This record gives sequence, structure tokens and C-alpha cells, in this order.
Amino acid sequence: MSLIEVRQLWKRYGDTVVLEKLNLNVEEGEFCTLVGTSGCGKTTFLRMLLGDEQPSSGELLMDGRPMPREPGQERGIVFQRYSVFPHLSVLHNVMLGPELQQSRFLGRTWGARRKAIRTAAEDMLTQVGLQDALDKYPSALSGGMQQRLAIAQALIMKPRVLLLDEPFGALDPGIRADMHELVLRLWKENRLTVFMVTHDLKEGFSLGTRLLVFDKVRLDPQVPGAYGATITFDLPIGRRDAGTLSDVTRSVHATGQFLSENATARGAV
Ligand SMILES: Nc1ncnc2c1ncn2[C@@H]1O[C@H](COP(=O)(O)OP(=O)(O)OP(=O)(O)O)[C@@H](O)[C@H]1O
Repeated sequence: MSLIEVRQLWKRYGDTVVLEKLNLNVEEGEFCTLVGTSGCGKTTFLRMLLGDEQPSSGELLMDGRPMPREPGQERGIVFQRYSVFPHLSVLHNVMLGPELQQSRFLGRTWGARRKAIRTAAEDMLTQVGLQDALDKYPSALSGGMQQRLAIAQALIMKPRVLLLDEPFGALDPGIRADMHELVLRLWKENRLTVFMVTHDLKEGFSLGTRLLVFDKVRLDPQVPGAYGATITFDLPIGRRDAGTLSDVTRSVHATGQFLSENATARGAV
């Protein structure tokens, strides 16, 4: 049985079809990068994996059972914009999740329990390279450091599935390269299954084990919301060739152009 199974999944918002006929099996330990033109439903797909959006029809299974209908400890997420708490220190940002888990109403633990959480948080912060910033507040951190903190915050909960929504989109290229190394190391060390959305095709083609391209195969200029995106390419990383790269690039750009031209014609931009 695959860890994640997606069968004939559709997602609609009102009359707008965002995703259609998605079929996918993902095994434990895979690292999938998701690319596709802006607005084609990649974040929506991640949010369904997280459990804060539900499929309109079809099945989304984890371990053969329907995905829980709310976010849970086994699925962690990191967004592009820093999702850390500005009023908490680096250490307390990472301690908060386990404290809330152990003391649901007060969000605070004492004694040996608190010490164990503190030690685990310090270890996690060492793993992401923030061991010297424990007492700092997020406003004193660079963008890359804030993303390291957000990753530590997600991983302290020991998720099986890590969802990354353009986590490096706002970072400089040099820092992105460091973050790639970090995320690949954490993926291996923590035996995670990763889904990572990126706008950077090069990143998508080089990071992880599998590239999933989301795209619309049907387009109606009169009714742009009539059809949704689906997975048009599902490629193992490392077996790419120049022809495939240009096919994917062409398909993503062609749909992007179509959507923006239609948005312009309809006065949406
Ligand atoms: N809660 C919602 N209600 C209505 N429409 C929504 C909602 N969430 C997303 N959408 C629409 O669904 C479509 C897909 O959005 P989504 O954010 O998943 O795309 P995306 O591929 O992640 O885009 P980007 O790459 O720009 O982040 C968009 O047209 C968006 O407006």
C-alpha cells in the first residue's frame, strides 16, 4: 500500500474547477516537487494533503484510510512567507508545538516535561543551524534563518509528511542553495515524505526524487474556470533529458500565458 493515494480527485470552488482527475500514488520516503503555472492549484493540493481543504470528489488516502479532515501532527507545513510567531524567541517558537500537544489548554509545561521539550527543541535548532540564535526574536533573523526556524517548528512535531509551499521563493539564490542542502539532509535523516511546491523549474528538476507537473490539458477561452489542472508529467528526478525539460517548460509557460491573457481580457488584472 502506498503512503498517499489519490484517486480521481476533483476540487471545485463554486463553478470554478481547480483540479480534475488527479491520480497519484506516493510511497513513504519519496520527495516530490510540484511545479505548474501560477493559479493551477498546487497550493490547493497541498492544503488537501494538510487536511484544511477537502476534495470535492474522489479519494485522498493516507495509509489506505481517508485523509483526516483537519491538520494533524503527522503532516507539517512550511509556507513561503515566514510563518513563525514574532513575539516568541527562536527557542520558544520551536517549543510551542510540543507544549501545546502536551498541555492543550495552557500551552505550557513544567519540570521534567518542559526540560525534555527544551532539549528536543535545542537539538532540532542545531539540526537546522540555529543553535546560536535560541534567544533571538524572529525580527532579528534573516529570511533564510526564519525559514530554518519554520522548518524546525514543523519537524519538532515529528511529521511523516512535510509539505513545503515555495519555502525558498523569497530567498536569494546563494541562500537557496544552502536551504536545498538542508532540506535534503533533513529529508533523509528524518525519513520524511516531502511534497514541495516551487516556481523554479530548475529547482523542481534537481531536488528530490520525483517531479510532478500540474497543468491544464483542456482550455476554454470563453469559460476559463471550466476545466482544472491535472498531473501532466510525473518524472523521476535524474532521468531528465533536454527534450523533456523543454516540453515541461513550454507546457507550463503556454498555460500561464493563456491564463494571464484571459485574465487581462476579463479585466482581472
Ligand atoms: N478558498 C478559495 N476559494 C475560492 N477559490 C480559491 C480558494 N483557494 C484557492 N482558490 C482558487 O483556486 C485556484 C488555485 O489556487 P492555488 O493557490 O492552489 O494555485 P497555485 O498553483 O498554488 O498558485 P501559485 O503558484 O500562484 O501559488 C486559484 O484560481 C485560486 O483563486
